Amino acid sequence: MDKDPYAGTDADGYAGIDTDPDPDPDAYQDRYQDAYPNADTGRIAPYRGAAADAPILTRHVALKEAFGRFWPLTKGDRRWFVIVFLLAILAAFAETVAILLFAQLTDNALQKGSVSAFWSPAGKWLAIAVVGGIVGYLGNSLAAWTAERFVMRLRARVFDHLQTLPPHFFQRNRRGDLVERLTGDVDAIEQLVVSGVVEASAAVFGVLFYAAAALWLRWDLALVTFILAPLFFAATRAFTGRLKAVSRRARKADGAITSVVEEGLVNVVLTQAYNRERDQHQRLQREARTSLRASVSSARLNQFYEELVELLETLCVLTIIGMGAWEISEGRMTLGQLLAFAAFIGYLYPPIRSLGQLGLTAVAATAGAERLLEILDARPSVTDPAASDSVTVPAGGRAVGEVEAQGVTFRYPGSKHEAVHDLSFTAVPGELLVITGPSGAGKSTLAALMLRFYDPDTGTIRLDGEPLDHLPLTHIRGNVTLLPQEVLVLHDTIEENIACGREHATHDDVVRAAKAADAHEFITATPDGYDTIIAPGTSALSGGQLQRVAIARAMLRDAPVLILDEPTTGLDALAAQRILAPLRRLAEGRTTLVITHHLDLAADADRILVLDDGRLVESGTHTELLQRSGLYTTLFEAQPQARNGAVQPPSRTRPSGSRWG
Ligand SMILES: Nc1ncnc2c1ncn2[C@@H]1O[C@H](COP(=O)(O)OP(=O)(O)OP(=O)(O)O)[C@@H](O)[C@H]1O
Repeated sequence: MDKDPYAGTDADGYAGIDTDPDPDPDAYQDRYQDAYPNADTGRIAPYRGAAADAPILTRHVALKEAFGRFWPLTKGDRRWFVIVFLLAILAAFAETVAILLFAQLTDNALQKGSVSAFWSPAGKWLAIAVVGGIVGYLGNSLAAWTAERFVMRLRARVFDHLQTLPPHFFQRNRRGDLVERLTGDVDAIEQLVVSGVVEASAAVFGVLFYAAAALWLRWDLALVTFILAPLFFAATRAFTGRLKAVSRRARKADGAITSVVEEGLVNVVLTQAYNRERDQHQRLQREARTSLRASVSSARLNQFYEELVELLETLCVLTIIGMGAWEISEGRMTLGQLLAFAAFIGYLYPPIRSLGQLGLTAVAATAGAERLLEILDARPSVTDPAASDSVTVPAGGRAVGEVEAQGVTFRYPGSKHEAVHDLSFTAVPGELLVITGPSGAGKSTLAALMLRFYDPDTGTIRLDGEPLDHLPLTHIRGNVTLLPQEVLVLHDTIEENIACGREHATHDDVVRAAKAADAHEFITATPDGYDTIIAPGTSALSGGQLQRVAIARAMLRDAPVLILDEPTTGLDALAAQRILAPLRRLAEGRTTLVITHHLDLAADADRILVLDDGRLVESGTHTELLQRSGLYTTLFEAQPQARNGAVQPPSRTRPSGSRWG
């Protein structure tokens, strides 16, 4: 069973965040079947990470579970909670003493008209007010600090987990919605776990003190008013369910808005080019209307609750005044006592009210908790091997680069169709394999398997003779470099975009790599040279230039195994020719797999593997395959001549001393 890498981790208060809440394999299978009603689940082993590949499933989470799952993140800060509690007790105590002093002032100074009786209680009251102010300030500052630390930790926790999830997860879940979960929902949980606990404890202490003081003043009157207290809780209960439903809708709508905005920004060029501004506007309006309806419903429910509670309060105060008037007329109570009693009861309501309100906040927060747990419960499709299976490799150790695939079969989770079927091949350092085949043949899937984004269903892929699932993921990914179809661009300088290939790369390393990738010339021609900022989607560089930046990055990375996924896709024939020389330099001495439709490098290949419908149908050199007149010949002849290797790049493009030179 795959284990979450953080499960059981003690550091930073991660311990106890249970990422394995659903240990019953049948329950898991049910959830999976819900997501993929047509899938042949008989073949899907529980806990193999399929959950990460399913669309996010909505699971209703009870308040207790939500609290229990996130409370462990407060570890390390709980001593501050205790201090906040103590300060809350002190604040409630100061308030109680102040009210008693007020009663004393009313009876001794006001009713008797005695100025001399004023000074002593007034001085004490002032001192208590100063202490109360300091205590309140310290308590609230400390509470805010602990709350923000919790938010920081929770966000990091969810973000770290997101980064372990497979590419599939991000295809199925909208990025904007995930962003919203990392921001809005994280804040909502903070309201439940930290602010909620702090406010609840302050309210509980308030209730205890004021109730005790009211009982001490007149226990019989106090009991009568307490009888009315359950009305507040009844009112809260009546609203809980409805508010939760509305909050869930609001959180979802916020996620949808962020998604539309995020997608709009990413695709802004396409939007303008296709005059789709109006459509984008309407998409946003649609989501905004849903959000508006949910927010207004939520505000209306909250307001209705507020008004109802105020009515209940008025009922209680009138009851006290009525009874107090009778008591005074009978001579059993002084005016000061009545005022103090009314004040205690008056002070009692806000904390009772805030407890009720907190109940609603907590319920609303569970909607956020549901959305975050949906991410945390998605399992990575692969994890590091268990210690017993793991092969010991030195940290940062360099592999030789021998690759072997043996009988590899793989089907994407939820798909009935095998993307790769019984595939076997080997490749050794210095060898160049071209993997080609029609669209959908399984070429990119092979790249994903080589990097262990997924594990094969059957068969094994080995690096230097060791099965990938026995090697640490960092070792695999440190030794297998992928140049994906789409160049990965960070919103940063060109220098940083190259330097991210290796830790601690110096400027000289970057320049050397850029020169080897034939990129130095155009980089220095840009206005800010290596400091020119490039951004995903709107880069100032052409496709071919970006490809050369990616090659420079890979040069710097210097991994023994190189996978080039359609390195010339999207480039015209001339631009493609321009990157062949740096690609050859990059491939030199490494185990290189070039996945491609375009057979620009075909004549260079030591071997060509031809895939069709996930199966290896032909294998051999360019010349051998052409003699067979099979699928390869068909694919080759379908290419424009400039791209099919028939027009060989002039030998000057080959580096001297190269195997291909
Ligand atoms: N994320 C996915 N989920 C389910 N099926 C997928 C997924 N990605 C690819 N497939 C399926 O797996 C098969 C192989 O896809 P793959 O992307 O590996 O093909 P390819 O040979 O690289 O295609 P192309 O040349 O068009 O890039 C296809 O049938 C495809 O529909």
